[in-house]
Amino acid sequence: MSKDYQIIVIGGGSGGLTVAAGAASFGAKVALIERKSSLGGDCLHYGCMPSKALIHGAEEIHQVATYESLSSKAYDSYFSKTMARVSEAVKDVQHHDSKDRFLDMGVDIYESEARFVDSHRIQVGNEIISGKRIVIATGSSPFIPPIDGLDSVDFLTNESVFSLTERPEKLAVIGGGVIGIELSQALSRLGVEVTVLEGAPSILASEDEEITSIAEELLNEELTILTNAKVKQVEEADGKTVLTYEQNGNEQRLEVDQILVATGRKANIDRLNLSAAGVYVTDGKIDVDSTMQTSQPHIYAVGDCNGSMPFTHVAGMEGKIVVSNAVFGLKRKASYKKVPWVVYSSPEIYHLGMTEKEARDQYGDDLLVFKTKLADNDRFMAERNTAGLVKVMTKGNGKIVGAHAIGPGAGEWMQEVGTVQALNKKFQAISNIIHPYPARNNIVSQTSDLYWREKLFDSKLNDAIRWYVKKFR
Ligand SMILES: Cc1cc2nc3c(=O)[nH]c(=O)nc-3n(C[C@H](O)[C@H](O)[C@H](O)COP(=O)(O)OP(=O)(O)OC[C@H]3O[C@@H](n4cnc5c(N)ncnc54)[C@H](O)[C@@H]3O)c2cc1C
Ligand SMILES: NC(=O)c1ccc[n+]([C@@H]2O[C@H](COP(=O)([O-])OP(=O)(O)OC[C@H]3O[C@@H](n4cnc5c(N)ncnc54)[C@H](O)[C@@H]3O)[C@@H](O)[C@H]2O)c1
Repeated sequence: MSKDYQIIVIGGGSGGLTVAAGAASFGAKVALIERKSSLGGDCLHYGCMPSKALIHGAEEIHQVATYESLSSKAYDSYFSKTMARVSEAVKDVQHHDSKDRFLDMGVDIYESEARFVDSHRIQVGNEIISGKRIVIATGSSPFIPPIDGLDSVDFLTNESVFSLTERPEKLAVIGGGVIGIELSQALSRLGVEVTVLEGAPSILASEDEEITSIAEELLNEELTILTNAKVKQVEEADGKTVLTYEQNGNEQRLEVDQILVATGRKANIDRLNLSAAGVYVTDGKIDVDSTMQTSQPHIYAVGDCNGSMPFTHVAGMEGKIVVSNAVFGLKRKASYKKVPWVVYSSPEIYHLGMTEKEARDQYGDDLLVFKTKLADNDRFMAERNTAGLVKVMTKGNGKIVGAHAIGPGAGEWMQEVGTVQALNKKFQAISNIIHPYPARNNIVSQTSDLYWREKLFDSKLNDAIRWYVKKFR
């Protein structure tokens, strides 16, 4: 006899845990299926947490190295110590996602790979359980490109790189997207000689072009970045790994100790037997509508497996929507227009909404672009961190359509723009808020002041004001 649940959640990562906790807190009978022995998913074990712990540790060593040059012996020692701290950080955060916490909430946990038997029943080990509603939250895994010889070498991915205990001297990173760039810079700061091979004309292709070009210039001081570089072949020779790549029509070779592959993600759906459940898939991702429903109205999909936006905060947002829709029968819809993200490079990159190119295509002459260089802000001048930019784009009336920045801590201080946008306020509202001097977010109000300058001082209204002041004051 099968056990019946109101909600079955497949996958115990960021999206799945949000749904399981939310549904259980409202009294639903919930089963959570996770194939790994611990909960938390990619974000906790191979993603956000270890990468941010690594970036922080590497930043500390980088600070030391700006004052005194470090020997390779010192780098070896710092590398091992930093990696040990990374695994301790993951263990600490694991308490938040412990099985006991979910058992205490009344959730039944199955440690097994889930496989659909039909649209309501799921095989978990030797058991079959059934759900009135089912939520798929199985995440994604590294996509491995078909490069000749790659499968014959022991390459790293985000699933193995955090287990390194010894410093590789030379590392090739294939892919200059968010994962490739964050990890390359952190590892290089720990004494690894890193070469990034990016197949496209630039790294971080989703970012605003002006921001990317500043990032590329700054990162090139610490790493070697090769763009338009197509890796053709990988082979082992004399204990080293040799990559053959083509760049601008020339074939070149690069000898390294190890390779890290960071060339995008693929949804974890292969083993779910989705066809038995009648759940449709397009381009390897589960089809969902804006209420997160799949082609089967009682089955939902959240997080990386639906291919919307692969971020933890998006998996969480989608999870909350599913709690409302699956538990309460509402029809809440997801909107991605106001979702910011941060690339945790040094300096950080903040991204909200459209890039300038996208905004120009959409709004043409109605688009206003306000920019402040970090070199024009007292705090960044004082810190001698002047290579960076804030760029906010609005419609003529001040409605924010895009905001981007590159600068130390930009992920924190730029969110002020995201908050104002989310509250449906206009960009110029920031200008009226007093910012403590010289907090870094002064650069945001400084940029907002430009709106008034544009409206008042570069317009016919300015002539009228000047006439009034001359005549009557
Ligand atoms: C290196 C790296 C750094 C990142 N940094 C950030 C960051 O700073 N900020 C950010 O917002 N995002 C970041 N991300 C992205 C973030 O990790 C993902 O977007 C997020 O984990 C997606 O959550 P999810 O619930 O969809 O999937 P996951 O968290 O991966 O959870 C899916 C779970 O489902 C389980 N599962 C899969 N198939 C089955 C099955 N058939 N049966 C049972 N269980 C199954 C898996 O074992 C896993 O535990 C990063 C990713 C990487 C790789
Ligand atoms: N800070 C964050 O929030 C954060 C951090 C890490 C990851 N993530 C999420 O994880 C997702 C995946 O990251 P990612 O970096 O793997 O993917 P990505 O899509 O951002 O970048 C992959 C890069 O690899 C390049 N590439 C693909 N095949 C190649 C090949 N054969 N040779 C050379 N280059 C090749 C692509 O052109 C692209 O630039 C991101 O989109 C992001 O949403 C978020």
